[in-house]
Order: sequence, then C-alpha cells, then structure tokens
Amino acid sequence: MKKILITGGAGFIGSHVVRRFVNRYSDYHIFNLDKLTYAGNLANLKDIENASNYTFIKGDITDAEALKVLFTLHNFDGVIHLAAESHVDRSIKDPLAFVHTNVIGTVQLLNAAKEAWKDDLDNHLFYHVSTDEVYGSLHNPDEFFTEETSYDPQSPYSASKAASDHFVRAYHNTYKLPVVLSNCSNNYGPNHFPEKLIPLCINNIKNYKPLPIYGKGENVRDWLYVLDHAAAIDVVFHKGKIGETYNIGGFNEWTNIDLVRLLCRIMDRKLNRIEGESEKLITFVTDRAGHDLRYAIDAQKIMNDLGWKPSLQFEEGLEKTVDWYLTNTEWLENVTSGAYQDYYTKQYQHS
Ligand SMILES: Cc1cn([C@H]2C[C@H](O)[C@@H](COP(=O)(O)OP(=O)(O)O[C@H]3O[C@H](CO)[C@@H](O)[C@H](O)[C@H]3O)O2)c(=O)[nH]c1=O
Repeated sequence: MKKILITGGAGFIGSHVVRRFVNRYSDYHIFNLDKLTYAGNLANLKDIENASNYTFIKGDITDAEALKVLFTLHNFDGVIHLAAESHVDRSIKDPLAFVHTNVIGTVQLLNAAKEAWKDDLDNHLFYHVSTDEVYGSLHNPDEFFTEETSYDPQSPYSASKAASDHFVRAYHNTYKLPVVLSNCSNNYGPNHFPEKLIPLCINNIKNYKPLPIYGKGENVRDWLYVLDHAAAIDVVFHKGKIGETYNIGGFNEWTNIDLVRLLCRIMDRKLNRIEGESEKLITFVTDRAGHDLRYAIDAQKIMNDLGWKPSLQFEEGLEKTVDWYLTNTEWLENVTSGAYQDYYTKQYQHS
C-alpha cells in the first residue's frame, strides 16, 4: 500500500483532493496533515473521516521535528503539498505570516522529504500545488500565462508562493529530489471560506449585505471548479513528468463585476427574489493595494500531454456552488463564526 502525505487537506482545495484520493485509491493510505487554521476544518471531510485508508494528523509544516517524526514513522511514498496561507488581502496586512507558512513551511517539508528519501529518491515524489499569481499581472488581452512565463509576483502572497516554487525547483536541481509543480487559476465551489469573492458574495446576497467590489470591478480572473482542479492534481501526481510544471485553468475569464452580476441573477432566481434585487447590493469600494489586473492561464500543456480538461461549464458550476451554500447553512454559519475552529482545535489540542 502506498502512503501519501497531503498537507493542508482540511482546507478548501485540499479537502477535495483528500476525498478524491481516499475514495478512488483503496491501495493508498492518505495522511492528511493540517494545522486547522481559520480556513481549514474537518467538517469538510466528515463523509470520509472513518475510511480505513485515511488518517488525520494535526500538525504544522513549519515544525521540523514533528515532520521528521512523521516521515520516519510513516515512510511516505509521496507528498502532495497544498498547505498555505492563501488570501491576498490578509497577506497585505501580515506578510510575515505568509513567509512563515508558505516559504519556511515548504522548505521544512522539502528538508524532511530529502532526508527521509535520500537513499531511494527515484521511488518518491514531491508535488507542490501552486498558483497562477506567481506570474504577475497581464495587461494585454492576447497574453496568457504559459509554463515559460517569467515569474513576476506582485503581492506578498504571490511573492511567498513564487519563493516556495523556486525552493521546490532548487531542491530538484541541487539534491535531485523528484518534484512536480502545478500553477492553477482561481478556484470556486463547495467549502470555500467566505472571505474569497464568490462565497463572500453568496453569503452577503443571502443576508442582504453589501457586495464589496474593489475599484471598478474590471479586474479579470480565470475561474475553475474546485473538483476539476482536484482531478487535474490527480493527473499531475500520477502522470506528470519529474521536474515539470503544469498550468491549470478553465479558459474561463470574467471581470469581477460581470461575475458578481451573474451571481446576483442566479441568487435572485434561487431565493425567489425580484430580478435585479440582489444587484442593488453591489458597492464599489477602495481598490486592493497593488491589485493585479488580469490572470489568464494557457492550460494547453496539461490538456495535450496529460489528457486533462475541465468538466463543467461556469454557469453550471456556479449553480452547483450556490445550491451547496444554500443547503449547507450550518457549515457557513460555523466557519463564519469560528465555531468549527474552536471545536476542532479543542478536539485535537493534545494530539
Ligand atoms: C474578497 C474580494 C475580492 N475582490 C476581487 C479581488 C480579485 O480581483 C477577485 C478575486 O479575489 P479573491 O477571491 O480574493 O481571489 P484572488 O485574489 O484572485 O486570489 C485567489 O486566486 C488565486 C489563484 O489565481 C489563489 O492562488 C489565491 O489563493 C486565491 O485567493 O475579486 C473584490 O472585488 N471584493 C472582495 O471583497
């Protein structure tokens, strides 16, 4: 049985990856290492928590000693590294927290893998899951990020992810650690913490609260349904070439204002509101400092070389997402109030 360590598996993208691997690969044992910060909680994984091929470990990737013990104890065959601080606005307020988790945490994890695997590098894999934000901001509508695009991170968040990508490649180059990387566009779907644009707006529309649009709402993002990202991660982990990077995206660009208007129309229909009622909540607010104008991914490489493609149209994915949030009201209340974090932190404080 292969033993796979997934870091950040209680978070938004991580929980979908953990579920997919636990359900699809009965010959793998999945170890989910997560610190259970505000953005990660085990309610995201209730349905698989008792699976015989799944183990949760509360822990911090910056803790070198704990990592050493874990790698010695479990002899992992592979690592899928998703644990990260992920919110750009938080990184603007507290850059060091992002350096700590995203840079130091990644280097600690690389060290642990390098040390544990040093006598048998070939039979292991370190997969770093990263972001398209490392490439910076596009201004020309004909341009796309490819795997050859130079790094040009603009926010403390993207700078920290760029640094962690560079460390992963440096460990491959210097120590021959077998690595693979992917850089994905904006994800959306169930279990997304309601600080990010889509779940924030769903929550606010539901509660008749203002929808804060930074600047004029003209910034463009490429959106991908989170389960499609999880499927891409599966493909990269199993078929990706060592040392390579794969860009993952939906070829699905939206200005923020058009996206929020679409969301308002869907919510009006689902909540039996008069058409146009939710749009009245749109409020233009001060722009994010250093706000990247446009991200656009060219995902040809993963499509052509590994045979992955997104499965859902955006409208269909948004409908599913809205339905999930309107059904899972308890989840939304508990993450917003911090109740899950209190509950799970207490439950695991002595582990
Ligand atoms: C929270 C919020 C965001 N926005 C804008 C800022 C962005 O242009 C867009 C999406 O914002 P966010 O949902 O924060 O996501 P963004 O900054 O693009 O970054 C996301 O996408 C990245 C991938 O591109 C991930 O690496 C990040 O972890 C993830 O947070 O909406 C608003 O206009 N109002 C808001 O209240």
